[in-house]
Amino acid sequence: MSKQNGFHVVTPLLESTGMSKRIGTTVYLKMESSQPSGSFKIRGIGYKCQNVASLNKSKGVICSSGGNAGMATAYAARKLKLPATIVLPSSTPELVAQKLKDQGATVKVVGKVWDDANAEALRLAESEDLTVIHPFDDPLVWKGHSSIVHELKASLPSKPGALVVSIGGGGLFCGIMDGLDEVGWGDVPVLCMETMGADCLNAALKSRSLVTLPDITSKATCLGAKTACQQAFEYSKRPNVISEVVTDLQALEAMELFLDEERVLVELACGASLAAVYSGVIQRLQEEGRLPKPLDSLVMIVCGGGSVNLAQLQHLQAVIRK
Ligand SMILES: COC[C@H](NCc1c(COP(=O)(O)O)cnc(C)c1O)C(=O)O
Repeated sequence: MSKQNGFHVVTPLLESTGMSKRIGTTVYLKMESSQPSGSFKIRGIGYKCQNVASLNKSKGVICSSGGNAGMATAYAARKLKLPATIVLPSSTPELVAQKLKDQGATVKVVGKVWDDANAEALRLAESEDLTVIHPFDDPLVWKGHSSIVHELKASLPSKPGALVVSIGGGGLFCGIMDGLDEVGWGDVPVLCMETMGADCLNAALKSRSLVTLPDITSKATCLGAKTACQQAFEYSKRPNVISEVVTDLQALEAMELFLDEERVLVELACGASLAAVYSGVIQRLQEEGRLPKPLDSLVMIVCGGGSVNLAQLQHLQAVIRK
């Protein structure tokens, strides 16, 4: 991978026969699960880390993460020969800590949810003079993520009918919206998917102001930011943006169907987006007249996630179905 292109790879854009059949139009899968760190995060986090390294003043980077931003930070820092510290909440599956250590990162587990880990990361950044890599609220992170849309523009035969994205703190969403504006697709409907109990953007839209959730009760802990970033809230007010929430069970069922039909294991956070098709959200929005029927096409951002393996899937099946 040449340096100026960052640490991410140009990911496959596959057609899903199963999903296309379900909604009566071509569904394209943008396979960010194929990225070297396991998720789309390496695009924006890698770009941010390269920027930090180019300033040549950093003693090291520190990232608070539900898991995937941390894995992207650890991967990029190793490539840049920068010391990396990742602060995880205790809700992050244990397999993540080992993956981070395998990348040479220092790992600290602090607090119950991402917000607690973030408070500790900010404190450590101050005391140890480290450069903060924010997992979702940074224009450089959004710029890196926007490369997804530029790749779609180069690959798709025409403008997509709609696009589906998962929401944690809203960084992926901001990158997608920046990219759509840049390529002249600013009117494309964008469906923002969250799980119940990690639905900070949907809650903000309902109360017409940013809100902080009382807790994160979804098992999709990689979507577990209690407050969406301001820019995501601003973008979510656009008429072409739709916000929907699914249950953990719907996200799990989507993970299972995707594994069966597309042979790829993704996180519950990604299942939230896949559920837009598998749980009939797209079809309901079409019946309500909020999405055209038929859609010209649908692009599913398969955000991926490295915090999952067979054992973690079996754990989720047990706890969500108990
Ligand atoms: C608390 O966690 C935020 C962030 N995960 C965010 C995330 C998202 C949502 O991205 P965002 O909206 O936060 O930019 C989607 N899909 C996957 C697989 C993710 O890991 C993290 O890893 O620190």
